Amino acid sequence: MNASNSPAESLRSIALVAHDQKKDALVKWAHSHRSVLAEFDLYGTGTTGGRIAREVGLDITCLKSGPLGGDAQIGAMIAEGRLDALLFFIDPLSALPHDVDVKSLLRIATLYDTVLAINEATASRIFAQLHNET
Ligand SMILES: O=C(CO)COP(=O)(O)O
Repeated sequence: MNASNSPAESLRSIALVAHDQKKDALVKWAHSHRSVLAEFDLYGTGTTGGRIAREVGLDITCLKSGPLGGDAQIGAMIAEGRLDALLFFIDPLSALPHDVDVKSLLRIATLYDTVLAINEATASRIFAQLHNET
């Protein structure tokens, strides 16, 4: 079995997701990477995306909230080849009601060789690389 949507040689669409305890960090990070983020088609889970739209002023398509199926929607976008990268600031210290959805999303992102950051340091490295390529 081969899952391939051709990994993102050129990234166009990025999803931004953060667990509750990491939302402030992602909003702050998005502020400091605002000009680069603005070049992409942005998607986010409901609460995360709403905060990024309001507090950072970026144009972002908000899907459902994570616990209500937003993670599953992002996983479906990856499976359909409609998403190139996922920046997912994960909280490793809290139990989540939708843990199975989080696992599924990470599995799908791995399966399709999606550019994936699950913490701030990696997201920053990815963006530093993007900056060097432009
Ligand atoms: O729960 C999430 C990811 O698992 C994020 O969802 P929200 O952005 O709606 O809080």
